[in-house]
Amino acid sequence: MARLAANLTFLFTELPMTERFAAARRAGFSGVEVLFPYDLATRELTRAARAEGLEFVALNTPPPNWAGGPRGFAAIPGGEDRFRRDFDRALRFAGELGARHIHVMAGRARGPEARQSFIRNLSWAAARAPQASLLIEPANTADLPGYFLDDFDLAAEILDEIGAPNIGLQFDAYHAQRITGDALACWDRHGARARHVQIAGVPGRHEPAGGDIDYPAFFRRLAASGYDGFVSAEYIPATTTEAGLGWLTDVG
Ligand SMILES: O=C(O)[C@@H](O)C(=O)CO
Ligand SMILES: [Mg+2]
Repeated sequence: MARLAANLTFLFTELPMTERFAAARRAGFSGVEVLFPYDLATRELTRAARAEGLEFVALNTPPPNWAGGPRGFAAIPGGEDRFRRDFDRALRFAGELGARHIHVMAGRARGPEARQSFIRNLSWAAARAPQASLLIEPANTADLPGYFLDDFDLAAEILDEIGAPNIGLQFDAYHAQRITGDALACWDRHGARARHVQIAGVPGRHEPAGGDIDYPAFFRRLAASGYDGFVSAEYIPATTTEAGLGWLTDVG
């Protein structure tokens, strides 16, 4: 059974951030992630995670105003200085939080120059932080318009071209389904590169149950392929977080 993490940017938002940790623990999660913790006090977050025995699994490199805006700079030609400053900030936060992964966000860009910038920036980051685990995540452009990394085959090509041992795939089954139409087949093709998995229902990005993705089958597929990382619940609760937690029983 995969270890489950709660994305606290999406779940338990009925509560203040530091109280979401205890709620996640009560619900049965053993890890947490926060997309952009840059306007929060790492000491309080670390204390809350430790108090509940939760692993801090992942955070993202910052968007322009630390807590929101277009997603990332890694693929923006000419954005190298900003990318490097932001990456160092993410590295510092990840260190303070004890985060297992840093998701390096590509940003909105297109074309061969963007591809080269992404590869150059990721290569720099991989060498800058050889002990860190870095992730890239293909995302569907209906949710993230213009996002550079919108294709799993492109992500695989880029990972191969960089060839760094400390960069892998953040496999978000919701995006996989929206991009390819078949999240399970996409896992069969690309799951070997995954270091972190996220889940949500399609359509709607609500609870991972009863939609276009057969999640019990997806979890069986993860187990059969030997995936031993976290699976993070990154969905928008249809009503309240607590009311929607029944899916935990279906995949357990
Ligand atoms: O899938 C998503 O939206 C997130 O995992 C993310 O990192 C984009 O901010
Ligand atoms: Mg995701």
